[in-house]
Amino acid sequence: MTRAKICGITRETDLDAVVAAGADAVGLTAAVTVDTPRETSITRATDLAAAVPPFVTSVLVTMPDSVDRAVELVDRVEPDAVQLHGNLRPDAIAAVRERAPVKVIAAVDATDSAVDAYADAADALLVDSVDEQGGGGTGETHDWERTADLVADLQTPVILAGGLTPDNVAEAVETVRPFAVDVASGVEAEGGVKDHDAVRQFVERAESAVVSA
Ligand SMILES: O=C(O)c1ccccc1N[C@@H]1O[C@H](COP(=O)(O)O)[C@@H](O)[C@H]1O
Repeated sequence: MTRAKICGITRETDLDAVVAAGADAVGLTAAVTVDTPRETSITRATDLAAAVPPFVTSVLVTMPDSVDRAVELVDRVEPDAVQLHGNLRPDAIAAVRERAPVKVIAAVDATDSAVDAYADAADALLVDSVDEQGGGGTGETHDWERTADLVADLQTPVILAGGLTPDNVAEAVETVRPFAVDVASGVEAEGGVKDHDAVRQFVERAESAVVSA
């Protein structure tokens, strides 16, 4: 079964809906260097992370400019995992993994040539369609066949992100066969506010998509 993460939660009511829908992970976006309606304050991300129930993974999605800052953010928010976007190189990702008491997800653009190094450095690789500043949440899909090759080649779990919606997630899972899928803008009623029906459909279709042997 393919796991589902719903990213960019800013409100308790959306957190409750995401948990009720059966999502495996919840993304809280804080301290990012791009302008996004899904960003929350560090305090709010901390409160939301504390409200995530057992057996659901809270993920801090952030864009630190150094290893120290990444570790500081993890210490403050206390998530179960941290998803790092931006300019940290693979050796910095490895250093965060060593120092922070959480699983580390490296977010990379689908066309990044250093993808193998990131996969070695992190606990999981999130393959996204990132913007020029390294941010996600673009609502753009990428070449799924290329990401399918990565999934086949790498030992590290691959999370597929970028432009996923309830309408395309089953096809995405069938094509790429990722460990998990991740969505932010594709299940929103408006920027930063989740559409609860879309969340339910996304999780159900991701988890029930058929992955042939
Ligand atoms: O959601 C954002 O705005 C964001 C900002 C900065 C870094 C990461 C961000 N989101 C991540 O990007 C993926 C894909 O987003 P989308 O589904 O294409 O809108 C999302 O799942 C988040 O992990």
